[in-house]
Amino acid sequence: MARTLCRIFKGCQSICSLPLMKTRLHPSASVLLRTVCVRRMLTLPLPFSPKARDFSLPNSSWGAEMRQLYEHYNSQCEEEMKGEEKQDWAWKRLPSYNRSLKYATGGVYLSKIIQSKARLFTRNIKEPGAAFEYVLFVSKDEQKCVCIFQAGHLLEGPPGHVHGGAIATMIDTVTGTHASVLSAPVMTANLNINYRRPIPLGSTVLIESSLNKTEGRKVLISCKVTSTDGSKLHTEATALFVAINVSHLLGG
Ligand SMILES: CCCCC/C=C\C/C=C\C/C=C\C/C=C\CCCC(=O)SCCNC(=O)CCNC(=O)[C@H](O)C(C)(C)COP(=O)(O)OP(=O)(O)OC[C@H]1O[C@@H](n2cnc3c(N)ncnc32)[C@H](O)[C@@H]1OP(=O)(O)O
Repeated sequence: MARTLCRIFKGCQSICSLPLMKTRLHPSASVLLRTVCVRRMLTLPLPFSPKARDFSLPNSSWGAEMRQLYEHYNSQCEEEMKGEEKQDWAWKRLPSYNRSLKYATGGVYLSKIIQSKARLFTRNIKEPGAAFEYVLFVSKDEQKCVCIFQAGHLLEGPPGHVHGGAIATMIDTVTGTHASVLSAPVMTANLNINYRRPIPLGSTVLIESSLNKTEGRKVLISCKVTSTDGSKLHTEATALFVAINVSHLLGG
């Protein structure tokens, strides 16, 4: 089973990479190739809608603090090409979907056959603002990642405050995404958290992730959760991620 899935994954990758091929072909060969590709694609289940919801974009539940910080980082993101020159940028916003696998190369098919009902834990509550509202930005040199996080009322732990597991989830999400950007797909091997001050429900906090070092497949990251002005330290963490390949997830 795992081997078959790996073959399908590679097949999907080859289909997806075809439009990127730089080789020039004779027009008749090109038509033949397209026909073969379309036939191969038609044997696959219908693809998902290309118009996926990007959960990291502002919505009506975002408070003033969340919006202001979003504008602050977003204004430093890559700008449109102006004339021939690309404008300088300091941060890049990372889009966020409720089934990341779908948007990896070849993932549309894989996401149908592997747990098709699965959804990303932090993006599966329909009501905007009820649980995890967040957006991630990664720095130009990728040494840092920052997340603006607004904690909704469904994340209660101690009365009026955010559950420690929800905080751990967000730390894992931010540091894990950061490690993936730096390396390849990764899995969390170790997560070490110190909770210093409780986070009030409904508040907005900053989660900052910094690369400590990489060692072969290992990526070591440190992280802190603070109030938006940086004056209050809520949580500190360190994490170890190990780069994996798809066969690891398929039990190979
Ligand atoms: C592949 C396609 C995926 C496509 C995905 C597409 C897009 C993704 C994009 C965005 C994703 C969106 C959001 C991300 C959000 C959150 C991220 C969440 C991540 C998780 O929520 S993930 C779930 C919890 N996570 C697990 O479920 C892991 C269970 N576990 C394992 O799967 C294995 O355990 C593994 C893989 C960790 C390692 O296994 P392995 O066999 O590959 O490697 P090995 O054991 O040899 O370790 C290699 C070196 O790491 C050292 N090492 C290992 N573990 C250590 C530890 N605990 N402490 C200290 N050192 C450790 C060894 O000592 C050795 O070190 P050395 O090389 O120096 O000897």
